[in-house]
This record gives sequence, C-alpha cells and structure tokens, in this order.
Amino acid sequence: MSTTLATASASSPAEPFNAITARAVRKVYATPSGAVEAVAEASFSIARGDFVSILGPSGCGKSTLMLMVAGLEPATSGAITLDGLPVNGPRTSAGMMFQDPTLLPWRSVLENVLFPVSMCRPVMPDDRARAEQLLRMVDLWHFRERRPRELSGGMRQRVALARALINDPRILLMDEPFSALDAITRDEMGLALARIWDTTRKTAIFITHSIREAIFLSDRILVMGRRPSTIVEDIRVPFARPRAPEIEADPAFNELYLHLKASIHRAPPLQ
Ligand SMILES: Nc1ncnc2c1ncn2[C@@H]1O[C@H](COP(=O)(O)OP(=O)(O)OP(=O)(O)O)[C@@H](O)[C@H]1O
Repeated sequence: MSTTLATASASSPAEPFNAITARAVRKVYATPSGAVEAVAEASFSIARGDFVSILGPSGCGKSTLMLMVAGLEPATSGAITLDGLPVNGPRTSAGMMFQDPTLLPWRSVLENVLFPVSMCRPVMPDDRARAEQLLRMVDLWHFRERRPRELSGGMRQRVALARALINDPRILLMDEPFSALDAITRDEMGLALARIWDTTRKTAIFITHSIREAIFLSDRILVMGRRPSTIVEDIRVPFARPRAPEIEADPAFNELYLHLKASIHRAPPLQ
C-alpha cells in the first residue's frame, strides 16, 4: 500500500473523544433454515465529527452492523456505545436515512420533516422554524407545502435528510441513501451531503457500494470482508475539506480507488 493510504487506527483519538465504539460485536440471525452469522467480529471507534463510510461485498453485514449501532437490532455479543453510553435500543441521538426515503404520502414536505418530533410531543413554533431552516439547507423550502408524490427521487431523499436532522442528532446513520437514484442525481446528492456535512459536522456512518462516493465524502473508510465478516481495512482519506468533484482527477484519488476496489474483491478477514 502507498504511503498516502495511512491506516486510521494508529491515530484514532482516545476513548472519551469517540462518538461511537464497537467492541467485538457479533451478530447471528436465527432463521428457519439455521443460524446466519451476519457479522463475525467488528471492532472500531469513530471520533466525534468524523464521516466514516463502510464498503464491502453484498451481504457481508454492513446493514446489520448499522442496525446494531442504531439500536434497532441487538448484538449477539460484544458492546456498542454512542457518546460513551451502551446501546440498548433506538436513540434520538442518532438520525437515520435509508435507501427508501419512506415519506408519508398524505403529509406535506414540512410535515414529513417534522414527523419525528410529532411522534414524541406537540410540534412547537421553534420546531417549525428549525424544519424550515433545514428545508432551506437542502434547497427545498419552496416545496415545503408539496406532497412527496410531487417530488423527484433526489428531492425525496433531501426531505429524508432534513427529517434525519430535525432532532439535531449527534450521529447520522445512512444506509445506501442514494443507491436508488440515477447517476447524475446521485452525484448531486453527494455534493449536497458534503456541503451539509461541512456545516453540521455530524458524526456520520455511511454505507455505500460506490467507492468514489465513499472517498469523496469520508474522513475514513472501513472495508468489511465476506461473511463471516470482520473489518479488513481501516483507511484515512487524505484529501482536505471542503472537497470539489475535481479531486477525482487527483492521482491519489485513483490510487485509493484502485486499492479499495482490490481490497473489496479480495476481502479476506484480518489475521
Ligand atoms: N433479519 C434477518 N434475518 C435473517 N438473516 C438476515 C437478516 N438480515 C440480514 N440477514 C442476513 O445477514 C447477512 C448480512 O446481511 P446485510 O443486509 O447486513 O448485508 P449487507 O452487507 O448490508 O448487504 P447489501 O450490501 O447487499 O445490502 C445476509 O446473509 C442476510 O441474508
């Protein structure tokens, strides 16, 4: 590996500065046809404000790992903490985005953004003001009274991003949020997310199958191996922020791209 591809683990900050830690996390699903070991062993820590992507072959356990971090799926063994507290169930400190934006079709864009608030308590004028501010940030303020069916796929995902941020979560968890979008919209969403992340600096985990997207957006990239899966690489992305799409022309970008591609295809567990 080239010297530009520094591994992150050696320079990770000490425990108190980590927003997310996973220690020897394992997940076995019980299915009618037997046990499925989705994650054999995952250990990592993520510093506050870092944007970390997870790459890996299909079915290697990326979504399972994120669901465990979100508290939506219990780990079979091991421990996960968010902001130093053990994860025992869903938390409002984590905002989530999935491939499907799952907007409520009968509610306006603004009401969809406010939905997580309305599930917990009455919506206050401050909440409405924050939702409008988020809609400005994702360039959808003019569409705030529209229904989801009137929006394009990229616009719906921008509503989902605003909704994920409405409770001002400390952590943003995103599972292939752009994978259903066409290539041009996907590039635009990547730029929008980079811009928004630059202003909010949320600790983020982002699952993707796009190596380029991962390099463009991330401070660090974790690569998971094939099942039974572990984390086989932990790489710090060497590009300064804010980033422009032109970084793809940088030879270091291509070198990192090829390295990650080989790593995903090889994907053996670390010894
Ligand atoms: N609820 C479940 N019950 C049983 N098995 C499951 C469940 N969810 C996932 N699995 C299995 O666990 C393994 C990992 O699945 P997971 O969705 O976490 O992988 P992934 O890396 O996110 O896949 P992809 O990249 O294709 O989205 C797969 O073999 C899958 O079939």
